[in-house]
Amino acid sequence: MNKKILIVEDEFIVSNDLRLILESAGYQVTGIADSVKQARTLIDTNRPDVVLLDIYLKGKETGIDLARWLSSVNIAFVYLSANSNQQVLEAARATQPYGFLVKPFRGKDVLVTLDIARYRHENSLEASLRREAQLEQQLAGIAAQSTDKHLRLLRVIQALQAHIPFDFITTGNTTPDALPYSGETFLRIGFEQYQPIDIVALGTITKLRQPELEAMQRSSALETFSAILNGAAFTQACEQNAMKQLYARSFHLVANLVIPLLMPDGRIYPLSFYSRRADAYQQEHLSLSVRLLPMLTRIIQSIQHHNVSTPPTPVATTGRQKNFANIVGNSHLLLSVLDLVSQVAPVDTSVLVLGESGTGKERIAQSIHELSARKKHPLVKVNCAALPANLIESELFGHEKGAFTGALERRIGKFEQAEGGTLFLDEIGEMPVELQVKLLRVLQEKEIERVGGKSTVKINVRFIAATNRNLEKEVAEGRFRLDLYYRLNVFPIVLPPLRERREDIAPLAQYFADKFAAKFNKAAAGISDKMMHELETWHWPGNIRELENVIEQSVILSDGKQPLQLRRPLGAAAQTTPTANVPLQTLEEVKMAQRETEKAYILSILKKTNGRIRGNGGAAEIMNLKPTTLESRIFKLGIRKEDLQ
Ligand SMILES: Nc1ncnc2c1ncn2[C@@H]1O[C@H](COP(=O)(O)OP(=O)(O)OP(=O)(O)O)[C@@H](O)[C@H]1O
Repeated sequence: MNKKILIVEDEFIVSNDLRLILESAGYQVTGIADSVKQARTLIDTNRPDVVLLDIYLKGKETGIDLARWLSSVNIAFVYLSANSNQQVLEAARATQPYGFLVKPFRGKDVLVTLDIARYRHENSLEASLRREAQLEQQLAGIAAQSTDKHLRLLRVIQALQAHIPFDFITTGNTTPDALPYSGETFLRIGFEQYQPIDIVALGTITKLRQPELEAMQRSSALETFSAILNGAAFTQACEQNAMKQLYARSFHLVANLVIPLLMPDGRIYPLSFYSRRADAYQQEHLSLSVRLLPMLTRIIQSIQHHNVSTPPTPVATTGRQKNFANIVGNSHLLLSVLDLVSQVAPVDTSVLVLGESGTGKERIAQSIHELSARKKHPLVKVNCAALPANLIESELFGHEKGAFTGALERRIGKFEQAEGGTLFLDEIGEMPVELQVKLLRVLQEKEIERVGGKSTVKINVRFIAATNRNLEKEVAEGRFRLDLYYRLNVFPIVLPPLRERREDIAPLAQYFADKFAAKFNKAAAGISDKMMHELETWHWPGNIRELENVIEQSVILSDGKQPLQLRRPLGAAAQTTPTANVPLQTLEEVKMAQRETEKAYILSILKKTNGRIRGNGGAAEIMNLKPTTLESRIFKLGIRKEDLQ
């Protein structure tokens, strides 16, 4: 094996113990340092593959300081710590370590953690190299095209999006005497949808006249230096550049990455990426663009020399995303998630989808599968929370005939059912600890043993896991294995809650309204302004699932002629309907479900008003119905006084 390890630890007993463990397992220990300074000197003379790193060291600098530097030079590191509280885990997590060992540790823990660290490092390196090679290929393809120059520029921008995230981009000028910022500018409005923002559109959005905008352009310097501008640096840059400030204010931008291209005729052609995320741009983005500079310069030059050009046309968006047929929404937070999905889908690594309940984790897992080369093979789902602990093992691994009482036949488990495809492990945080060890082995060795079986079976499966739990907290409290966490966490995707992406509420509500109108055979009459306002201001603790249920109830209770009204105060009770989980087969079943839902809804309001229908605060007023209409419904549904008890 001969992998090189550096130990950075100020307690001699611990470091010596580690050295013995590592050397007897065939690792080469390149040195032991007790301070950051000494560690850097040792790394300069003999670059290790992995650094084992204590957090508290001799000298002023801590292990966390060294970790930041190690990340920038792409060396994998694993923390050694005596403290496993959540605060330490969080501070350490920010530096994106490749593993974490909690003292006191056993020799076996050290070796497994190192193994995982190497795997994760190689995977991330390999994956990013593969992604970069793909991007270069894509750019070369665009350079060879002979289509319209605006279209080609747009394609270059689209190709860059997955690697350098942005919500808004300004590109340089195409004529020698043009003003700074008078090149082509685009606002991202969907997954692969961009709205060109020319001076006329900018005038409409900012309510400024053309001469005013031109004066601002003239006073704003050309961007000649590459820069990462996040947080305070961005604010400062905006104060010195009127156009930057105008863009920031008009499009809610908070970070900027500037890449000036030096064209062969000596002119500067800046690419300026803007984001609504505060810490969007990092050194890795700048490094990538530096590597791409020659290629980008060549493409831009070829685009400029190509004369065929038609002005870009605005694109309309419905909130439905190209490539993501089932995903609705165009908030910048959702778009960033989709960027990650499109990056990771073709690469065969495990993915961990995190997010509150109902945020769409399963949808994301489906998209990853559908955009991968495994799409023709099955996507098998296992809900780890829904299975009793004693069944989950045979459900996953399958069993041989006679493996236990009742095992009358051999049974193929989910791992084998997913052969060639993807296994989606939902609610992974609920998996019993004993089974977590077995899952880890499957992830590492890609083979399983059926319950009661004597031999192993090779499997070819991609894993996607999801949870709404804070796995780091679960690890700290001993309910989730640290080694499994690191193995799964190779590529985390975090889904933001609906309350943080309010722009998605309207398109989602509209989508569900149309979907349920079709399901219940009603005309789609839209959503009333009042209801939409309430939907947009609610905090959605149950996220998209809660929104879906609210709309389903409203559609069931609507007459299909008037726009939808909110028929129940938001959050009044669990927003579930009898139809939520059961597929309805016949018209009769639909009618019955409607009746039951309506009855439950009216009862819940009547209980609140103590049975009062009329007058201020009465049930009719709350439900926005005429009292006589409500009375006749109560009669038809057979609601009695006793039902209110
Ligand atoms: N972007 C979206 N566009 C349209 N529908 C969506 C979107 N996201 C989620 N949904 C729908 O919302 C509901 C909840 O989504 P999903 O089951 O994927 O959430 P989840 O995060 O996996 O929930 P849980 O943690 O409870 O398992 C589903 O009916 C899903 O189809």
